[in-house]
Amino acid sequence: MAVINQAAAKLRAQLFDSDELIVCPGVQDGLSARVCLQQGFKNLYMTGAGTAISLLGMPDLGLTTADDMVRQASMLSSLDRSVPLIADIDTGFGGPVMVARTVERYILGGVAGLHLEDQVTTKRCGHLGGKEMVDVGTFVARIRAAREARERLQSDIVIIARTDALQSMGFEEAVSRLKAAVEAGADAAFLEGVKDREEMKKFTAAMAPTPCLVNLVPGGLTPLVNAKEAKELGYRIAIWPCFAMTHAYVAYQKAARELMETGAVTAGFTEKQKGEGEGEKAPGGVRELFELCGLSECVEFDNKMGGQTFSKGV
Ligand SMILES: C[C@](O)(C(=O)O)[C@H](CC(=O)O)C(=O)O
Repeated sequence: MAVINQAAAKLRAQLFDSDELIVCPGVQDGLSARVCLQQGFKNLYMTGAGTAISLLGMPDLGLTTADDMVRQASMLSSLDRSVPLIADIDTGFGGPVMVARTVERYILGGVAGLHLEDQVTTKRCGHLGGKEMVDVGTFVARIRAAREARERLQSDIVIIARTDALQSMGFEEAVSRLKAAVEAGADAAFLEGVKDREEMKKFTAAMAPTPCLVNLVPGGLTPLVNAKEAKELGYRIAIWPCFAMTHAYVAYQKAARELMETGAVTAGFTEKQKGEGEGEKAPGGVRELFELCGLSECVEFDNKMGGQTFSKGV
């Protein structure tokens, strides 16, 4: 089996040959992914919202292009090919031809799973107001195009259908859209913006036996249940988009404010080994970040290949 397909097969097996909850921390760039891999997560989730923020410095308003998303998803998939990545593919970026093309590019980039939604292409974060939907036929055509791309490349990529219809069209219509998507080839279902535990339970029961995904957005519409509770509510996949990015934002602010106000950066680095608070690790210097990102492995690889790049040390 081609290496790019292994992660997809692994994700598919987790989904259909076990009943474990697939826990996916949201990552949006190399650093966030490296940290989650370091912590031992077995799966990752590429957040489109986080990608818009970190790559473009823009809100989640459908501004990332297919190229932006393909590049980021492929990079994230490449960091550890044994760890499946589920990636946001938004609306698929156009009609069926474009959706199929983008899905193929995700597959070739090594992405293991994706979620494809029914918002209009000028979409927005599912937890914002005023969302507009395409009609169900257009949504089903998107899913069918994704399935066709999967078949063309004989891939195991997991297709997760997402509907944003709950807020404007109600529960029944949202579930019926997801059922139509499953009929058209989706493997799993994602009801965006579900608002309480009762609705969560009702949703997973209504979709059974199709596996369901829950989206746990900080400050969003959905209660932030923990992994154990998500499983008890009947979910099989849980994603936490932007979960650490909100903390990173505060940390950036703090350091930037210090530099702005004092003209210096004093927050403990490793040479000082001073934590910021109880049980908190002092931030390491840039070398620690390079190590996180594979500095030693790069040096070792160069040596092993007979390269001279690091013969004077690094
Ligand atoms: C899941 C989502 O599509 C994402 O991009 O991560 C977003 C999350 C967010 O905006 O924080 C969404 O729910 O629309």
